[in-house]
Amino acid sequence: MGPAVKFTYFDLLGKGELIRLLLTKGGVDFEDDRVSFADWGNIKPTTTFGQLPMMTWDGLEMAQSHAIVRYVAKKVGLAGKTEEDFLQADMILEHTNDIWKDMPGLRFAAPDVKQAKAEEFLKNTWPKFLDGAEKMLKMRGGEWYAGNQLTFADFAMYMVLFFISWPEEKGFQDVTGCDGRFKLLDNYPLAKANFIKIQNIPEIKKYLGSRKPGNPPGL
Ligand SMILES: N[C@@H](CCC(=O)N[C@@H](CS)C(=O)NCC(=O)O)C(=O)O
Repeated sequence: MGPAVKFTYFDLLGKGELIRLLLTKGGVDFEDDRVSFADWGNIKPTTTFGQLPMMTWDGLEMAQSHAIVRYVAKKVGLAGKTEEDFLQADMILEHTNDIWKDMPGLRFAAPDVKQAKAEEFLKNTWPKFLDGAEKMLKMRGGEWYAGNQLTFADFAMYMVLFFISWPEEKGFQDVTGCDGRFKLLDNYPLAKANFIKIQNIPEIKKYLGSRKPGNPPGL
């Protein structure tokens, strides 16, 4: 019997989907508990820090998405083999954290400032982020972000690239002249190949094909 795991988040991808992906790849049979915004007011005071996601793993209650990411990764063998592998993966997780701070602001920018924001993002934020990621891949053998193997770092990068290339991101794509998901990655062949590889992991492919889209979808 596997562990009893309940993962609680809103009906969104957001800060929860990386954890759902790790649980899925790890073969953990978890309860995917989705809290509605209508119920949130009652649930909030019962949570550790007044926020979601939260998870219980065999009765152990935990909060803070990155702490949960690291815990799950260690539990399911996606944290590398050594402390150094883990460090490399953790560097990437924190690298993604930096860009998460900018992405929602771009995606939900008011129409009159969206184009300027997107241009600024594309000129500065995006290359800085992707240059760093591509460099890490190159340094680590070209295939994986950490420890020469699949780790939580690859999934963390996958979520950023998924979010930024979500097809509804029209303002963003108009500015780039992009009509497809991968144009943003054309100067980053290793990052692009890694993204495709994650998508094609059999358990992940199956999950992506049938997962709840989130409400609103893609968020
Ligand atoms: N540092 C926390 C931030 C969690 C967070 O911002 N949660 C948001 C949803 S993504 C939330 O619970 N918002 C509702 C609220 O604050 O009342 C983490 O990474 O878990």
